[in-house]
Amino acid sequence: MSRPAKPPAQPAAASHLKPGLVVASFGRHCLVESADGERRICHPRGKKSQVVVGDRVQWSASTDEGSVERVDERRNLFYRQDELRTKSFAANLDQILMLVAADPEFSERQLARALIAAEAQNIPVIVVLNKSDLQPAFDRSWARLAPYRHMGVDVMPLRLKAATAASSEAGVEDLLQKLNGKSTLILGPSGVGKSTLVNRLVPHAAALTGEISRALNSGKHTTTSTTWYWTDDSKQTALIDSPGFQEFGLNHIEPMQLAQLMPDMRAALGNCRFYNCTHLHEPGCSVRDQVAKADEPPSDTAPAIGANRYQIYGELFAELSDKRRY
Ligand SMILES: Nc1nc2c(ncn2[C@@H]2O[C@H](COP(=O)(O)OP(=O)(O)OP(=O)(O)O)[C@@H](O)[C@H]2O)c(=O)[nH]1
Ligand SMILES: [Zn+2]
Repeated sequence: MSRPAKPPAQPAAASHLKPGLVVASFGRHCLVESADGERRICHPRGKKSQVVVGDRVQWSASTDEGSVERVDERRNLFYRQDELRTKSFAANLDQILMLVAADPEFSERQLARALIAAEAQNIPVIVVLNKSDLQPAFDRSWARLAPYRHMGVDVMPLRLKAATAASSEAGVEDLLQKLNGKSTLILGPSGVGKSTLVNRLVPHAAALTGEISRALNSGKHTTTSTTWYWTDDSKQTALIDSPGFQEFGLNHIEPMQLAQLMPDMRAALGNCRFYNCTHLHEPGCSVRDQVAKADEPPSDTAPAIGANRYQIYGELFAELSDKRRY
């Protein structure tokens, strides 16, 4: 997979097009896997056709490299958007695995943002809380996730490493069942065990990453690219590992759309006095009636909308409204 100078692009006849899957991308080039498993570096043709991992593409060969001629229609595209740019994670996902841990303590704001972006694309999310060996941090984090269990999010405990020699991994089998036959994007802040998980489920992941780095010839930078891994030889189950991120921008979401994208808020919609209720200050608001008092701790039997969740809604609403003023 060496990279000789790129030959001038030749438009290819449709008969030369071959289907492929984008399994890694970096900058303007990507790695495309064909049905027979062969992988080759491809360059997108034209400026507009930005490809992302998970894209099904039609490509044509040119010497030992190729060019992506067409991107098939996407089932979904998971992305975030801040003031400056839109950053795509991956396309055509069956689900997202949001990995958090007992330690470092997770940010509920980041979690809520990722869930909203996923909801906007209709992609189910599994929240996995790792490091169940760390007590009392684990129980505390598990309790903080109560509002999410309550609103129907799948929340699973996990232990990838044992703190003591006496305990062993736990929850891996249950997780494997959820992943089986699906394409799952793994998201998570730094330090939660993302690489431990990928290496546990894809034993040859490290070698593959090295191979991809060499192929894309971008040295150290390729560690920040997104990679598609098959966990099985029959290529039915895939994990997509993505680089960490600082902020999850939701600038692509309209503020008036927010409540619809938060299942606990959504369940309370429909009975507000004003049809264009923002649920922030209006009288006769059916959402505000359902908001827990700030001093109530989250629990599995708490009122429909937790105080933290409502606060996150209010902050996001203000943030997204602000963006639209200029
Ligand atoms: N106690 C405990 N530690 C764990 C568990 N799983 C992973 N770790 C440890 O957590 C630390 C972070 O794990 P990584 O897999 O490197 O985390 P990461 O999410 O890839 O983090 P970055 O490399 O910063 O992106 C490592 O020291 C792991 O050994 C667990 O279940 N329990
Ligand atoms: Zn309302």
